[in-house]
Amino acid sequence: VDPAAVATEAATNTICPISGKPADPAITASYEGRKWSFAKEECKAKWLKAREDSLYQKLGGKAAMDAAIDAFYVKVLADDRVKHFFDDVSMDKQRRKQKEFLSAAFGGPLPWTGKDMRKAHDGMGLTEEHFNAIAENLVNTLKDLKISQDLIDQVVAVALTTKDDVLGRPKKAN
Ligand code: HEM
Repeated sequence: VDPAAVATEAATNTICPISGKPADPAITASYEGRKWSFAKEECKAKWLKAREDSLYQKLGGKAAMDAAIDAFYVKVLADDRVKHFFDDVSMDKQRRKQKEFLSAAFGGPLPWTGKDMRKAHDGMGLTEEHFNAIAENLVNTLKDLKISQDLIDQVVAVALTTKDDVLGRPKKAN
């Protein structure tokens, strides 16, 4: 993603995130404290529709993601099956990265700019049991937060798309 197509907290984007053309500073939408600019009204409408349809927004957007991932790592760090993986990890950074990754994966407006999931978990010796433990903690977090089973199923479906990469399994041929 071209950084010029991403609104920051300080400034609006100069490239339209829908068309890739120069953004018109008169065609804007505010979303979670950032001002987004678009090339055309129809781009803005498309972008807003994508926000509305996103799992990210259905879960409650940034505030809900922040709360959920904080609660998720409380569970992970209390779980003997997986907590040792985080012994030498800066949890402030990890929480921030996971918020960014999952927000993007659920259709939030900001792109993920960190490592791909294969590289990020390379050499850790992760197994299916570890993956399932992490997924279970995520599901239980969402249950605690009274998220509907329908949305939890959608979250699990997204999490499963990362499984082969996280576990370092051979890439599937297309
Ligand atoms: C749904 C599955 C998972 C997702 C979406 C996920 C996501 C992420 C992300 C976004 C990062 C940061 C990558 C970066 O630095 O750019 C990361 C790192 C990491 N993940 Fe995962 N992860 C998953 C499963 C697991 C599992 C199963 C474990 C272990 C039980 C695990 C342990 C770790 C550790 C230890 C790091 C590295 C922290 C560091 O050294 O900085 N992850 N993960």
